[in-house]
Amino acid sequence: MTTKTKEAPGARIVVSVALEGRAYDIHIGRHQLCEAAALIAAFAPGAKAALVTDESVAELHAPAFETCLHQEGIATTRITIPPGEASKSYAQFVGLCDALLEAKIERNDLVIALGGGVVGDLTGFAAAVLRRGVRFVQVPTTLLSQVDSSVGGKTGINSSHGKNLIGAFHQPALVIADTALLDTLSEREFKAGYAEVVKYGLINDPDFFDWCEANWSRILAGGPERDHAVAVSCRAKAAIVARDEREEGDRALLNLGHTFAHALERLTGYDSKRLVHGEAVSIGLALAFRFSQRLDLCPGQDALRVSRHLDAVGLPSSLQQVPGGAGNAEEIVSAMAQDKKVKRGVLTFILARGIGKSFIAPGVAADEVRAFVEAELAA
Ligand SMILES: NC(=O)c1ccc[n+]([C@@H]2O[C@H](COP(=O)([O-])OP(=O)(O)OC[C@H]3O[C@@H](n4cnc5c(N)ncnc54)[C@H](O)[C@@H]3O)[C@@H](O)[C@H]2O)c1
Ligand SMILES: O=C(O)C(=O)C[C@@H](O)[C@H](O)[C@H](O)COP(=O)(O)O
Ligand SMILES: [Zn+2]
Repeated sequence: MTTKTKEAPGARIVVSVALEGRAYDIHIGRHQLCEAAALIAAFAPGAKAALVTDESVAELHAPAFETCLHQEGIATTRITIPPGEASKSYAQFVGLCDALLEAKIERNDLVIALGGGVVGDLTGFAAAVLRRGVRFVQVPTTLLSQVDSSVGGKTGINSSHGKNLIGAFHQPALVIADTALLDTLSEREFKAGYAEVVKYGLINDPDFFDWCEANWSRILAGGPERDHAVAVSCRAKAAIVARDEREEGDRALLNLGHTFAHALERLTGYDSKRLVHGEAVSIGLALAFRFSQRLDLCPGQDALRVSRHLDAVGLPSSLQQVPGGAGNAEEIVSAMAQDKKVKRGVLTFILARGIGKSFIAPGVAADEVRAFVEAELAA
């Protein structure tokens, strides 16, 4: 059981993603940027690198990392994008590809994403298509990106039609999760990332959910529990990705809460000031459990326990908490029509028979969802 795995305090934890021919390691620990640079130099001798980051992370963390890379003989070109979800756009994608070409990044060179999930998803997508594929390294700097987006190779951008609709699977060659970088993260962004941590417990690890309930404040405070939470999350994601890289089956479980979340992100215009991905996921998790309860699949006490935990952490758990409003039921259900799990026009949801008992439910009628959303909006 994942929660029983013990790590030596302060030691670096290595989690492997076992993909044949493209296996890679996730290194988790504090203050390891210079070790990371040495690892990069070892697997890409003689390569130069483009370091893609956003304006906020550039100011806080890029210079120290660049110094480490230069000490290892890796020449770098820094490329900076504006922070926030709006940067997962066609315009930023084109600008990034041009900047990578301007930097003459060749097939044997490296693209390094230093930032949160926005930087990682955009950079990974550019790396997937540049010269038909260059190697990229993820150096995630938010809790969300350390526990989720830097692992598994989903890359892409948003469209006015929906979230992450343009993208590619492109696995990183290495992931460096330096948990000391999280010390500068805002409380709002930290809590948003925590929603994806809790998700792993809700999918298939009830012991981990129990542990999260007991330890969430220590995770936020930055004790050894933080590294443990990152490690458990990465192990859980790595295991699912290794058995279903392209989401032909089980990987869809990682989408728990996301059918609602992505609709809300689209309806709030991908405006990070209103709603960030992790907050949308938090609402989506609570809704997925209440929807499961309404369908007589999940005990009410489990659905209540999920919402209560999110509330205790200070995360949103209802449509009423979407700043500026979530839209009406029709708008919310219409926004779901472009979900990537839709088959022959019919919705697939990730539902739950209880905490840690999530499952893939194809063939969910839009009318059922609409009636549920109407009830939620009226509550
Ligand atoms: N590819 C995947 O598998 C996957 C998984 C989950 C989420 N995602 C995507 O990830 C994105 C969300 O990622 P996110 O939550 O990391 O958001 P983000 O990348 O927008 O980062 C959040 C904010 O924190 C700032 N920031 C980043 N690191 C910091 C640090 N160390 N100190 C201070 N500030 C810092 C950023 O500048 C930004 O303003 C969404 O687009 C979502 O769709 C992808
Ligand atoms: O890695 C996955 O698979 C996930 O579903 C993880 C999610 O947390 C993440 O938000 C992902 O980007 C959603 O994928 P999508 O295919 O629904 O866009
Ligand atoms: Zn997500």
